Amino acid sequence: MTDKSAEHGRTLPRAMGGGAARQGFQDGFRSGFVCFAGRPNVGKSSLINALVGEEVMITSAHPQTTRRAVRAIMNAPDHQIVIVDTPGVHRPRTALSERLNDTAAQAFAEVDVVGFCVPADEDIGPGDKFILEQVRREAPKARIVGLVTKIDKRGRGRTAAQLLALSALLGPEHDVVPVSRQSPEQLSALAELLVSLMPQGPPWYPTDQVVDDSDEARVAELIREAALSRLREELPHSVMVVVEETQRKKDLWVVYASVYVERSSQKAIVIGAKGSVLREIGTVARSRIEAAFGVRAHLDLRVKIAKDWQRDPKQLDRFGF
Ligand SMILES: Nc1nc2c(ncn2[C@@H]2O[C@H](COP(=O)(O)OP(=O)(O)OP(=O)(O)O)[C@@H](O)[C@H]2O)c(=O)[nH]1
Repeated sequence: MTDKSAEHGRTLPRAMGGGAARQGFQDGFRSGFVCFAGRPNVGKSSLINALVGEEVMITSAHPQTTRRAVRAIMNAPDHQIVIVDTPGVHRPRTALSERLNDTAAQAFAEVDVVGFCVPADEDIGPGDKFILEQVRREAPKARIVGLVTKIDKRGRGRTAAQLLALSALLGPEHDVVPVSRQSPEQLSALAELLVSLMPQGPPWYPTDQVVDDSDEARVAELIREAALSRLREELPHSVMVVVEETQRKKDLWVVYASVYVERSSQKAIVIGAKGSVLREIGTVARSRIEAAFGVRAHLDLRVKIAKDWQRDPKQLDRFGF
């Protein structure tokens, strides 16, 4: 999927032919990599979607749903910022959590800036400090910027107190900014700050690309997002979606996908009485796929069992982790 660049010591996107296309850009162009770090559910994926202006990442009210290091790309005439969404730091309880931690560590190693996120509506605690130490260890060269997220959930006084607390945690040399995905002004202030911290250099990706992921992987994530919005408690973590095949029929895109769960009791829940839950998941997923790709879509969803897949290295290999 990627080429190694000895020149930059960085994993180059395949789309750029290993960097050969990084030529012919004007002086002063800035480009680089950003990662957002923080506890589960602080709003990292939502922030990326808001910055890029497209639903490139799935989001969910369930914590720890991000499983892939997807790169979202912000393009402008004078800059390109590649934002790497990471699975976050998991307690390594299963083979899956260990692999997700490896994915996050690889992503941190190559970024120029880390946006360290804490939500406005929760006190800073040991969990945040643990993640900050990890960021400092795994991204020693990156500049750390503090972000207080979801500030629409709290009043000004509380936001100001959280900004001060975050600044005290990071140290006075670090910028600290408030953001809400609902505030275009704050999002553009954050984007401006990120651009100012990017190194000068040509873009890493074609400047019309917004995400570095295959269509099949994005579709699988949109189906998983639809399933997460309908399922509760532990079940979301057991769900894995694989797109088996897609066919174009004139203006219709037919998608055959498997929804994997770990046990037969879970299969019954995902299907629901007379297939009602699976039908709902399919309806939501179809509308999201149609909105994301601008096509008409037909979904053929099958629920299958991959027994205890989160703990099984062979199945994790098969699912591409
Ligand atoms: N009110 C408010 N809610 C937000 C905001 N950003 C995110 N949320 C909500 O917070 C929840 C978590 O958002 P995500 O973007 O999935 O968080 P994440 O940090 O990527 O979560 P992980 O999957 O654990 O990595 C979702 O229910 C979002 O709708 C915001 O700016 N304001």
